[in-house]
Amino acid sequence: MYMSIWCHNLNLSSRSLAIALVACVTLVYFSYSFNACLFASLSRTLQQSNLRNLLTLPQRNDTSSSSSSSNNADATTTATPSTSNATTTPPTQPAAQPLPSIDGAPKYQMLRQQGLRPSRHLPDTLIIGVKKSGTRALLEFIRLHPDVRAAGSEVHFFDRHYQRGLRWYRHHMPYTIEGQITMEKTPSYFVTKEVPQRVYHMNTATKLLIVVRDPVTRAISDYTQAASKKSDMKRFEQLAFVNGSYAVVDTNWGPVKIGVYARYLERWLHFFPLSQLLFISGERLIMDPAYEIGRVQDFLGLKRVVTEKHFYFNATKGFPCLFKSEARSTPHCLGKTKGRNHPHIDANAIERLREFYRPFNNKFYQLTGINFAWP
Ligand SMILES: Nc1ncnc2c1ncn2[C@@H]1O[C@H](COP(=O)(O)OS(=O)(=O)O)[C@@H](OP(=O)(O)O)[C@H]1O
Repeated sequence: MYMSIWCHNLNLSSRSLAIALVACVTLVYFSYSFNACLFASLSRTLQQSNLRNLLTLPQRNDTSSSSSSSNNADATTTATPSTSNATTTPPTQPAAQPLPSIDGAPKYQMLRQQGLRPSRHLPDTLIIGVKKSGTRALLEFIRLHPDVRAAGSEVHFFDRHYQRGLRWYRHHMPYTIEGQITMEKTPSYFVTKEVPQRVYHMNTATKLLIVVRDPVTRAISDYTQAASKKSDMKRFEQLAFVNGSYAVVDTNWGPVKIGVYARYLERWLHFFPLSQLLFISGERLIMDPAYEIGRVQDFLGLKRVVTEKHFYFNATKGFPCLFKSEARSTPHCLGKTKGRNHPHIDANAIERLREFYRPFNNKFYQLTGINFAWP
């Protein structure tokens, strides 16, 4: 009898013990999960703020805001453009800090850890031209902005590689995180007939940046580049005119033809409203880069992060250069192929070309609503 009561009590107490044990384990489990969540969330917040600083390369004190981004998904990782050394030291400059690698694996590892999943997107913005007007300078300057990521080299998708498809194009774009603009520049897009329609089909909202320069100096620049690759090149004057006199301009010669901007612009305006195009003066980009970059940032809906503090004028090169960029943390200018010495061209030939371009320039001013005041 006593034995049975004892056994019964024992049963009861071991059941209570078991219940207590289960309750304890549950409590410990929930408390652990809660703390783990709290810790993860705190560490994510901390990492995100670190990341923002990491991406604000040129000026760590500046905060950046984002703007439009594309509704597509395509892109590549391309090499950053070559840059040459500055030939003179800038007057005053902020201390050069070593910069983190933008495309380096650790950064993307860090992004993924935060669940930010950087991905490649089709460009929201294209620099479509005009060749030899300062397109490289524009790209290098605007990509100082932490919310702009650009393909380093010209992708030539819409003119040469269109058959490869948008997937191919997307894989040539850089990785971006939410809020960053993807940009690409290929100057031949402006003059290639099929390109406006192709860009329109990719994204009707694509923003288009066009750098333009006095078509006569542009033609000489184009010629200078071609001559640098061909030692037996004829003189500019022989190529720009038909039959050796200055009477008839050779409008079939590429360097001359490209300068008839109005003709090409009309094709773009069949597909895009003027409000989606921004014209940048190549001359002013040299004289006052901060001003032009300010306009570009406004147009793209970006905070004005890139300012005069980023530039210095290199007297030896005769061009604005950068204190630091995405590619380099020390002062530097664009490469040797940018800002070449032009050959001497007969003044009469220049005058004749100016006369030739005048009506086309006027038409261009009329279409854009901007008087570039080319001579
Ligand atoms: N900051 C700075 N540094 C060097 N060069 C500068 C700069 N800003 C504008 N430019 C002018 O850019 C001209 C080259 O134009 P592009 O970059 O459009 O050339 S290309 O079409 O990509 O080959 C280049 O033409 P050239 O002077 O004939 O070499 C320059 O006049």
